[in-house]
Amino acid sequence: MTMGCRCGRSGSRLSLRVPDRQREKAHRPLDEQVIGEHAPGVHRRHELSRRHPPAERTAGGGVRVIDDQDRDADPRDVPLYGICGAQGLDLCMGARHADADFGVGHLERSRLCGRQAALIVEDDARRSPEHDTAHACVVEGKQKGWSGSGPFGCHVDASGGPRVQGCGQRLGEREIGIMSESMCGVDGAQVMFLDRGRRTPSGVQGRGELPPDVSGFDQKPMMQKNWGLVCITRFDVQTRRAQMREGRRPRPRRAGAHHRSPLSWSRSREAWGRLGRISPQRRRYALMVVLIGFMGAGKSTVGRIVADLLGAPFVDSDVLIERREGRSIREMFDLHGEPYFRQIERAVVAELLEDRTAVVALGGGAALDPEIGRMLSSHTVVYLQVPYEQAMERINGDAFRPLLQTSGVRKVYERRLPVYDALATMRIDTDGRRADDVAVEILRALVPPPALPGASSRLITTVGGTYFAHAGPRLTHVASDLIPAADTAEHVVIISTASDSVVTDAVAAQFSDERVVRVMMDDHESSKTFGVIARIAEQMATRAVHRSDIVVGVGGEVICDVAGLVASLFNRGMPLALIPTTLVAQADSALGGKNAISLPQGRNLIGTIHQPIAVIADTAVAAQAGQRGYSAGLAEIAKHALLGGRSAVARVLALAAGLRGREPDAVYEAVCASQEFKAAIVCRDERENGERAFLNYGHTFGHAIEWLTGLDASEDGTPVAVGMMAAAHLAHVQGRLTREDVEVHRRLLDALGLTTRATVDLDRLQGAFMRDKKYDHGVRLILLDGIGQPVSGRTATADELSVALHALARD
Ligand SMILES: Nc1ncnc2c1ncn2[C@@H]1O[C@H](COP(=O)(O)OP(=O)(O)O)[C@@H](O)[C@H]1O
Ligand SMILES: O=C(O)C1=C[C@@H](OP(=O)(O)O)[C@@H](O)[C@H](O)C1
Ligand SMILES: [Mg+2]
Repeated sequence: MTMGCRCGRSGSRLSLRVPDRQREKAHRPLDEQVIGEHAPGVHRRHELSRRHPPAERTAGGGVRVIDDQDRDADPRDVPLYGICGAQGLDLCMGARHADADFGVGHLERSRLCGRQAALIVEDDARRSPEHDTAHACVVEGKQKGWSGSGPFGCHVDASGGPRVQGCGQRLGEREIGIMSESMCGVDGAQVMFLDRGRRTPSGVQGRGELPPDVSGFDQKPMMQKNWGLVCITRFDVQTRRAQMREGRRPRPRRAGAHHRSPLSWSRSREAWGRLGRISPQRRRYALMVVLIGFMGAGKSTVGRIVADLLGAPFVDSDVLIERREGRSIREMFDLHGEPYFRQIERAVVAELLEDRTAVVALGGGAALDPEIGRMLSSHTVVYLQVPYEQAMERINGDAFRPLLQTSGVRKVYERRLPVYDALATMRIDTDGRRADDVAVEILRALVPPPALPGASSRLITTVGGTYFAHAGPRLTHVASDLIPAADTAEHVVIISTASDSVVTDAVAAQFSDERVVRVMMDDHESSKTFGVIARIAEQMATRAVHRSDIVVGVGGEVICDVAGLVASLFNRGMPLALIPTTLVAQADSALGGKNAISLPQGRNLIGTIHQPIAVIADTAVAAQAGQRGYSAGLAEIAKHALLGGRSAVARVLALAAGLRGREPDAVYEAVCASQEFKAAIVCRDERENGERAFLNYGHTFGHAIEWLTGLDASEDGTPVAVGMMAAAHLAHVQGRLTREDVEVHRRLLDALGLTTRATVDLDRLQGAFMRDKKYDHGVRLILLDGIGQPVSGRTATADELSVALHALARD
């Protein structure tokens, strides 16, 4: 009988038996196999874009919906929506500017809209998947009203997208804003109203844990006066500060209100302390980072991103001053003159610089005050350098920066530079750089990786959290040191499997017995079920596991998947640390926050993206003889190299003999290279709206082959290796790849001992393709236009596939 797929190892053809169960599945009629529905998130986005088509809104009163049209992606996968009204405003930016493409992409696009107001809704589960929150922001351009000193993130609840859209409609053509009482149920939220005459928030603010009550506000008149925005900030500085003063660790923020930085409070304190400028008394509580520099250096913008990445509060001294005074800085200058403003500034900043954990952006002139200068000596002071011309370009015409209205601004600039320089503990050149790039550099300096002999760490800065991925031999034995806040968690839930008992025991031994909740499961695809999730969750509930406890997954891809999903669901989300024990999990799957369980109809259909607080890859464990997931790991290492480019391929080729022999050094090098490559992509595109999809290279073919053969791609590298070869042949057929580059694939995979040939039946392959998550009126493939040049969403005709499969079987 003809089998769906016949695979051969390294050229020598070897027939694989298809297990009966799998053969049965492969032979089932297509309509039984196909899953008709989109994932919920996709569906919702689809609905949003259908409800608000661009043309309709434009015709209906000067409001435009902008979406990501210039991306390659399917519009249904576009998570962002901008609504531009005809209010004469001109700048919008992502609420999550930590997400670089988002912020800057929309910044550009909003400029295209001309002088219009903008509202961006991010249909988003980035920060708190369990709430499926949306973020929105409105930032006005520099010529009018609010300066572009950074977006004001709003938290909206699960129905945030549509609701915000609704508000937009209600506001009509002349007003902008978001008004929704439902936004106010956020823990420690502040609600601020912005009016168009001011650049800063004014109005009510929430107090501590109490949801602010906005019902007393007559929203309508404000709207008529063009009051614009309800903004909920994520931090309650007062509350946290008070707690710290009392020597208490601030209560962890509620999941869903905003993300909790996996770097954790205590760990960043240590790291910040290492910078050496914080006096011993202050070091106990104060973790203050102060940004200084000239106007337009990006203090407000970058400071907010740094705070976000650290999970620390952010305070902009100008905002605080304006809030206290109830008027804009411009008004203070106009009515009372600069000396009056400086006096207020000194008092407010001096108070601000007292003990607290915060990232603080000072106004450009504040650091010049001698008293403030003295206070700065006990903090980490980051000087953002900017060339004069660039600063002027960034803030050109901002009516709310009064100094710009005066002459001799360049002289002021020149006079101030030496003062900034003298106060700085860290100097960052912002010339020509993106704000998020600057922020990440600051973060890297603030939170240096731990010193781990023979090991290394990569800082991952995703929207869902900032954390280290560590790799190195024997890291298992120092796991508790590498898991932030492990010392303070009441329970450590270790989810593991029998075959990794040695590693699990080594991890568990680092915590006292009464804190450890051990959960065992099979590290096998068949364990990725709701039943297993329920069983683990019940065990955790029985032991009264709380949100501030930690889930630790110790095992291969399946364990990491299940532990990740449990951690993202239990208590609506709790900290997760992953200790991957297999090569495939270390080099690939444990990084990036994806988790999933499967349904009988298809693999990984139920899952979330929940970033861990640490990934600890003990490469000696993955390299052990007999340890599972090894060839699957080699396939992913090869994939990263082919996506990365020729030098990455050369590096893996150089390691290939060592990798085949499971030499610890080679495994370590390869895991580091893979983590490095994947981390960079995940940081730029956490939710797979763009380039993260490239990481599926070879997987669409691979999953189909897996389905047809019954092989398990989390154990065996064959499906993905053959999948990449198939993709390479297809790319050659389509004129994307040269024959030589197809040979690069084969040489690399051969060198790693992976399979490069297979006989695959076209009809069955196409049937299996329909199960792919990216399927959309036809299979959507990641192909290469050259080594290191991936493209996504490519289709293939039956003829092209047929020729490619022929080559896959023969060449
Ligand atoms: N690195 C950067 N590159 C380009 N524009 C930036 C950068 N940093 C900030 N900006 C923009 O420059 C303007 C001024 O930034 P802001 O953060 O208010 O500076 P500051 O607080 O130092 O005066 C804003 O419109 C902001 O979006
Ligand atoms: O340089 C200055 O003297 C000022 C800078 C402004 O802050 P930014 O530096 O954030 O623009 C603000 O404090 C005020 O307009 C005065
Ligand atoms: Mg500022």
